[in-house]
Amino acid sequence: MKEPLIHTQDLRYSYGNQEVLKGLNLEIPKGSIYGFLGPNGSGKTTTIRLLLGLLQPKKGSIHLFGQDLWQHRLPALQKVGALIEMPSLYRHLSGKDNLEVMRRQLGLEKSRIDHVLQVVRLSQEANRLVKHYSLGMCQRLGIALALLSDPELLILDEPTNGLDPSGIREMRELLKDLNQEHGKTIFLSSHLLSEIEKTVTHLSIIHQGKMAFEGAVQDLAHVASTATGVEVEVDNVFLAQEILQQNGYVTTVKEGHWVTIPVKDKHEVAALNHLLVGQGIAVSGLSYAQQNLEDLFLALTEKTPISVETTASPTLSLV
Ligand SMILES: Nc1ncnc2c1ncn2[C@@H]1O[C@H](COP(=O)(O)OP(=O)(O)OP(=O)(O)O)[C@@H](O)[C@H]1O
Repeated sequence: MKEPLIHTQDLRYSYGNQEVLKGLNLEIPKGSIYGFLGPNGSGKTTTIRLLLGLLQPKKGSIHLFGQDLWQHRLPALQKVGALIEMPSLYRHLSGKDNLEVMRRQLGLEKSRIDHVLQVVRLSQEANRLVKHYSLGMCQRLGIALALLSDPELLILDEPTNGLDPSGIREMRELLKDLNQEHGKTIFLSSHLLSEIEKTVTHLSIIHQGKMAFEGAVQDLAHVASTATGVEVEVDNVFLAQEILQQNGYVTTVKEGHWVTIPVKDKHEVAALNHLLVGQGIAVSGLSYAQQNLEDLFLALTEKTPISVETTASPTLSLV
């Protein structure tokens, strides 16, 4: 794997006696849209503040672009654009003037303003006062401000928070565009899987300061399916159940000729198929039972016991 753009090892942070992060290991691949998910209060904003050098870790390390953040803070952070929750905007100024203030502070070329307005699709609204902007437009202006210096990496804290469904859709399209057309690696946090599952390529789930899952989106989908087991269509349900139960499997008859069996991994699927066929049962259908990703997310973050084991990658630990 290429050097990740963000790499943390055993990252820990406490506010007083309250330990909020308990050893986070994050790897954000270059070119990804990486979703950092967790319920309210799980430590997402604290992690983002640490990644931006706004807080200093009590223990562990943070590498940005392959370099230790605290030893190379300035050069590392020059390649990062960030938006933490609500952007700080001058509401009595237009969107364009807000960008102009920042452009002068950073000493950038004037042409950057029209460019970023176009990227976030605010060119038409550039001269309107920000106090007349919708929440979605304010968020997009916040991203435009983060993009002014043309950073390689964008770190966004809950960019869809409070947006209505059309605002969420616009944000989703903007993030994909920034990633695919403009080459930005994006790290974004959210407490709602449903808001970002269609956008991200990778994700991790943080729960009580620890990582509950890290991997590609399809890995979570795979975990979601193996979490509930396989459904097998057989010619003789009663005999199939008897054979499976005698061999230690827990079975449920779903409907018609389908039996559901919890499984650990794909090897177990092959083994139970072999077992049934070997005992003369005709297996005419076999598929993973679908669990919705949102249910799995809740199971991972609400301590609902589901027993899943995966192979080496992705990382999944159920608490
Ligand atoms: N400045 C602070 N002083 C003391 N405790 C804090 C401070 N900031 C956050 N916390 C506590 O640390 C924990 C994690 O907070 P954090 O804001 O990082 O979580 P979060 O996942 O971003 O939550 P949310 O989705 O609600 O923004 C919470 O229990 C919170 O109350």
